[in-house]
Amino acid sequence: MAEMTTTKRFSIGYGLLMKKQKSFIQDSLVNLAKERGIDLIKIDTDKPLVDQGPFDCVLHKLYGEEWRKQLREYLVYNPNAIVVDFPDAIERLHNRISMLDVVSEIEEVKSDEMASFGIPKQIVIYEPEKLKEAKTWGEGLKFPVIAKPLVADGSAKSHKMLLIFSSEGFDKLKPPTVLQEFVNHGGVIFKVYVVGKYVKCVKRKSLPDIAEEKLESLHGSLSFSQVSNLTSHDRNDDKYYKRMDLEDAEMPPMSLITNIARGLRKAMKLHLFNFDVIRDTKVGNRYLVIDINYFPGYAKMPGYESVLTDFFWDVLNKKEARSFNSDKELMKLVGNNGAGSDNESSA
Ligand SMILES: Nc1ncnc2c1ncn2[C@@H]1O[C@H](COP(=O)(O)OP(=O)(O)OP(=O)(O)O)[C@@H](O)[C@H]1O
Ligand SMILES: O=P(O)(O)O[C@H]1[C@H](OP(=O)(O)O)[C@@H](OP(=O)(O)O)[C@@H](O)[C@@H](O)[C@@H]1OP(=O)(O)O
Ligand SMILES: [Mg+2]
Ligand SMILES: [Mg+2]
Repeated sequence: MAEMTTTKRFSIGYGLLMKKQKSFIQDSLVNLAKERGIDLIKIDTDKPLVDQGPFDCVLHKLYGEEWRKQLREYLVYNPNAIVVDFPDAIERLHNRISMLDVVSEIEEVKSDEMASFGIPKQIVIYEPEKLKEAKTWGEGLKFPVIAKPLVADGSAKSHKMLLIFSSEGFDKLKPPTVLQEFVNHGGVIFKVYVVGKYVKCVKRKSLPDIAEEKLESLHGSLSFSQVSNLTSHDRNDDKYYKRMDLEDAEMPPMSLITNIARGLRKAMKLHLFNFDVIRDTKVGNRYLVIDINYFPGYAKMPGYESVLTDFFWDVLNKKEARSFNSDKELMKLVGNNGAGSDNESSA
């Protein structure tokens, strides 16, 4: 009798908002994954998750207590399923203070590049009225500053920023707000996409530098939103940018970028995120992390299909993140806030 070769197929259930589904779940990704034995299946969020699947892995960018409950229940009945990523771990990115706090937990690895990294000075404001009275505000924070909503939950509101040049600009603040020092960075931002152990750094246009001489004539505030995410059409109207060539901008040292990426991944216990980095023009070799996003727009990454499919394969074959669903992690998801262990193999 001829021997039958049965290769095990895997299934990944995805729970994503419509906008994300449209950009991320492209035929090219679905087909490539299928060829590698992985079926991507949409989760119907109107039905209980436990009644669907079974999935070997649940991939999601959904929030809220109801969804957490669904995941919890799913894991009780499917203890071997893998959740990418745990809601408790993602949560830290929903607050622009806890989001960047993690950067200080990364060990600085000495390299030949002599580059350093950190975050811009920032404070959180709950009562803007007090800012005006205060003789000194923000302990050494200098104008201009960027006001960012404290909450970063993916809503349009959470992306609304205010560039503030003088104290008159405080009138428009909608607390709670983070005031972050604006750092001149040559109008270029580096977006670093992380997919498990994979790291990709790309350049994007950013806000132009503000000359110190010019600052004296600038008052009040200027609002903007998702500058580095604008389409080329939006960019052409030169609302935010000077003419500048992105191609000419020097990339940061890759050793530094991969070190930050690996450090963030371990400290946050997240596998899918990107972070924005700028180079402080004044210092030259100092890099500042200004934003971290969970499950960003990967489809904009060249060859995202194979990068993501490789990642799925590693996760499903337990080559990635052995700590997934360890007892401690499971306890955490179920709501017992014990610290999780990190026994993931090193990259
Ligand atoms: N400290 C800073 N100094 C200079 N420019 C900054 C600073 N912080 C933010 N920017 C500029 O403002 C833009 C938006 O800021 P940020 O990335 O924090 O917002 P976001 O809404 O979370 O963005 P994303 O769409 O990446 O989630 C950045 O891409 C960058 O161009
Ligand atoms: O698709 P989503 O709604 O998740 O939008 C994300 C967007 O991806 P998109 O390109 O698919 O719009 C991301 O763009 P890049 O950093 O990769 O350029 C980034 O702006 C995230 O902050 C957004 O996540 P949010 O913070 O709003 O949840
Ligand atoms: Mg950003
Ligand atoms: Mg962001």
